[in-house]
Formats: sequence, structure tokens, C-alpha cells
Amino acid sequence: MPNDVALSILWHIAPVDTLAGEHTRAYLDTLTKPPGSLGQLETLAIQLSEISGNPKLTVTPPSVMVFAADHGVAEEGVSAFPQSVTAQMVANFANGGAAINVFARQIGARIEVIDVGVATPLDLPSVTRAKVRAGTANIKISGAMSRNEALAAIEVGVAAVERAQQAGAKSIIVGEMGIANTTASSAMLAVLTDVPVAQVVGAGTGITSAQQAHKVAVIEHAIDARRANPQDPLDVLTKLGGLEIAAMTGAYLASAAHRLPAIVDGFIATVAALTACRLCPDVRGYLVFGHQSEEPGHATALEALDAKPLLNLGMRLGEGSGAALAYPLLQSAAAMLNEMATFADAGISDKTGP
Ligand SMILES: Cc1cc2ncn([C@H]3O[C@H](COP(=O)(O)O)[C@@H](O)[C@H]3O)c2cc1C
Ligand SMILES: O=C(O)c1cccnc1
Repeated sequence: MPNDVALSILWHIAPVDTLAGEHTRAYLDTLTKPPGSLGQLETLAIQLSEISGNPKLTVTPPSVMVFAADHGVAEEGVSAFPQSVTAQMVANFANGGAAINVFARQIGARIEVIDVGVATPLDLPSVTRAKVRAGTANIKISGAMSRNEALAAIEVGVAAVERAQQAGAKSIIVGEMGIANTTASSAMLAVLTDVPVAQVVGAGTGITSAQQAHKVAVIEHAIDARRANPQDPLDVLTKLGGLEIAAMTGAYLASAAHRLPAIVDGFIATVAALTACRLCPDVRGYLVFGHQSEEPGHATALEALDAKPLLNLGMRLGEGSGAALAYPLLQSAAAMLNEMATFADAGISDKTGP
């Protein structure tokens, strides 16, 4: 097993409760609706029952956590924006002005912003200081970080979920901010899935097609030079990943360990989720996929996880925004199961026989 013993969280992850899911599946057919007519909402209710193991579903309150970090590979010109935007956006999160702040307020979520590796020093009282290092190294030139740094960043994600849980969270929304992180995520995904780089690379923040061809070349060079072992997800994270991607991986591991549903956001989040599932396949049952991003590699990552997202709004932002927008559907699934009348309660005739 490639898993480091240092990742003790892995020993706390149990499979979801499929028996509880079976009970919910049967109960759903007793509710006053044609069987199966609530479609994906019914699948979601079954999954939420498997996660909690409890016939009464609670997903409220949700908790949002946004991990921020920089990427040395930004110096290769792979993003439409300069590296300094990572720190500037962290300040924007702290002031409540980013898209994720707006959506977190809308759904009544606590939000925590965590500096796990922003390149410049930050002095913002509302931002959690957990800098493992000041940005990764440029993956074209050397490994992104050391294995110990990757483990430390994973632990930052684990600790953030534990704080959220202590604050009463019943569902977890994980987001990120890091200029050039679609480059790191694409590199990781190409290695983890053995899909050609050109198939997973997209425009990220909005680069031109010429810049996109350059981004593919940078990633191909990095993959050839780093020789990450596809069978060892921690090696892929260490050599090609990012500090916020590692923290997100840790957050998904901890959500599973604490039996909390985690809503996965877009491309970067799904690559982190795939990394968590490769470290421990039982994590998959705790993940709900919020939306389908426009970034082309997202389809590859979702396919690798056999995942069907709830929404498709043509979004490509990150920050946890698509996951926050999907959260009300978890509330609806829970309310449907908890509150709908059964045929017997309502005195309505059940389906006629076969
Ligand atoms: C103002 C601004 C706000 C953002 N919020 C999320 N991202 C998103 O864009 C970045 C990834 O794209 P790339 O790999 O092309 O740099 C990440 O920070 C991601 O969270 C943003 C990007 C910008 C510019
Ligand atoms: O899907 C995402 O999360 C995404 C896509 C482009 C840029 N930033 C994030």
C-alpha cells in the first residue's frame, strides 16, 4: 500500500452504510409520488442516508472552507492572471466580496479561508495561518514540494474539517484559490488517469489557444521530467500538485472519516477528490458532486470517479462556488425524505398491482 503511515486519518475512514441506503430506497417508494419520480434527488437522499447511517437526514448548517496557495509554474505564463492575484483574492475573501462569500451567505454557511501556501506574507486576522511553504516550486524545473510538505498540507485540510465539525457543520463545501492551479491539476489528472495532457487542459482563467498549446507543452515537460508514480497518489501530489490541492485532499479524507457529506466543486476540487479516493476508495461514498465545470478535464476527472454532478451552469470559477450553489439540493433531498407523507399517512391509493 503506497499510503504513508503518517496519514493516520486513513485508518478512521469506514465504508458508507449501504444497509441504511437500502432502507431509504424502500421508504422512498412509500412516499406520495410515483416511484422514482424525484429522479436524482432520490439518489441523493439514498446517498445521504448511507453517509449518516441515520433515517433522519440533516445537512444544515453547511461549512465552507477555501484553501489558498501559489504555484511556481505560474512563472511559465500558463494563466491569464499574475501570481499576485492569489493574495489579492484572499484579501477579497477576507472582506466578503468574492463569489464564494456571496453564495456562502446565501446558504447560511460558516466560511473559513486558509492560507496553506500563498507566496507572499499575509496579515489578515480573519484568514487562518497554515502556510506550509510560500508556494510550490515550478514543476517544470523541480518537484512541487517534498513528501513531508504534502503530508503537512493534507493535515491542514484535515484540521479545517475538524474545526468545522466542532462548530456544528453537517455538510462540507471545499474550495480553492491559486493562480495556475489548473496547470497543476491537469498534470496530476493526466498521470492519475493516463489520459493525454491535451485532452485535459483547458483555458483556466481565460488564456488564448496559443497560450493553451504552451500550457500543454509545459505540463508534458513536467510530467516527463518528474516521473511521478501513478500508483502512488501522494507521489503525484508531491511532484506535480499544489499545497491547496493537498489540503483539499485532506479535507475530503476527513469529511469521510467524520461521516459528513462533502460537496465537490469543479475541476481542481475533483482532482483533489480523485486523489483522496485513490488514497482510500471508501471516500467516494461521502462525495456529492455539485456541478460540471466548463474546464474540459473536469469530464475526465468525473468519469474516473463515476460521478454525475447535480448542476451544469456553464461555470468555470472554482472557490467552491459550484458546490455552494448545489447545496440547496441537498437540503431538498433531506426535506423530501424527512417531511413527505406516505401513501398510508395521506390515505392515497398505492400503485395498482403488476
Ligand atoms: C480574479 C480571480 C478569481 C478567481 N477565483 C477563482 N479563480 C480560479 O482561477 C484559478 C485557476 O485558473 P488558472 O490556472 O488559469 O490560473 C484558481 O485560482 C481558481 O480558483 C479565480 C481566478 C481569478 C483571476
Ligand atoms: O472548474 C474549476 O474549478 C475551475 C475552472 C477554471 C478556473 N478555475 C477553476
